[in-house]
Amino acid sequence: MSELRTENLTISFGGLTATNDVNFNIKSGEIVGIIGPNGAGKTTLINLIAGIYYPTSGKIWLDDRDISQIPAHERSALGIGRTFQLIHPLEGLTVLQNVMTGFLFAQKMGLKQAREEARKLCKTLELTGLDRATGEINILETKKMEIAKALATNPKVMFLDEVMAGLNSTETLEAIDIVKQIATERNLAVGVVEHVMGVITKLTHSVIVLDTGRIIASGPYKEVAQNERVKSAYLGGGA
Ligand SMILES: Nc1ncnc2c1ncn2[C@@H]1O[C@H](COP(=O)(O)OP(=O)(O)OP(=O)(O)O)[C@@H](O)[C@H]1O
Repeated sequence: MSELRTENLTISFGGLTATNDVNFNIKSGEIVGIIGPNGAGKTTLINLIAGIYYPTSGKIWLDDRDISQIPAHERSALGIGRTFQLIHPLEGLTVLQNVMTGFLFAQKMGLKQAREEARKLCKTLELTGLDRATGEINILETKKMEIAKALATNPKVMFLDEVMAGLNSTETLEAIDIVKQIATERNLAVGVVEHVMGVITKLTHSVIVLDTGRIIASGPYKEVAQNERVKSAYLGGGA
């Protein structure tokens, strides 16, 4: 059982406070949506937790350990995994080799074991044709590869940053099933940034709503969607 918790988490870029006093948590087996209009601070929150940025103030706890000041690669080794909003496959490598990177670098496996584990993981995601270059695979396969790369780091907590973007409705349903299955099987804590509210409804147990860096509402999506402050944040944000 693991828990990721932020405590008054804040970051300012010059005069702009992109994450402002954010308190939230995700526990093993939970899928929490992180929603809000464009520029609300969703990706910044993930970047803070993953260690791409260090907070201006506040803390990030993984269980009873304060991870706020440790570098990204150490957070990854402790169990913080994530996908990226802008997909960046390692070009020149095959699909299999891309997935192997997590096993090699985060889990420090040897080549042979990393290859075997990567094959097994891709099989569970129904990702085939692993010797193809990343430029030859379709968008659903690309998304599966990105999820596999994150899983290959053996996370306790995994953040998915708009992984459904660009998928058609059938592919989206498949991706939702995959994420739910993984979260259950691995007892993962999952944070999901997503603009499509149909995905949020089907996938998450609860959400936090960010607006200009602050949490303005939290709870099950159906309740939060009725909140007047949330409605006006979306209208004001143009989303
Ligand atoms: N490295 C940075 N330097 C300066 N400003 C930044 C930096 N990273 C993010 N910001 C600003 O912080 C705010 C929040 O950005 P962020 O990307 O977290 O929003 P978001 O909710 O993920 O938006 P979107 O839904 O459009 O992806 C924006 O105003 C953005 O310009």
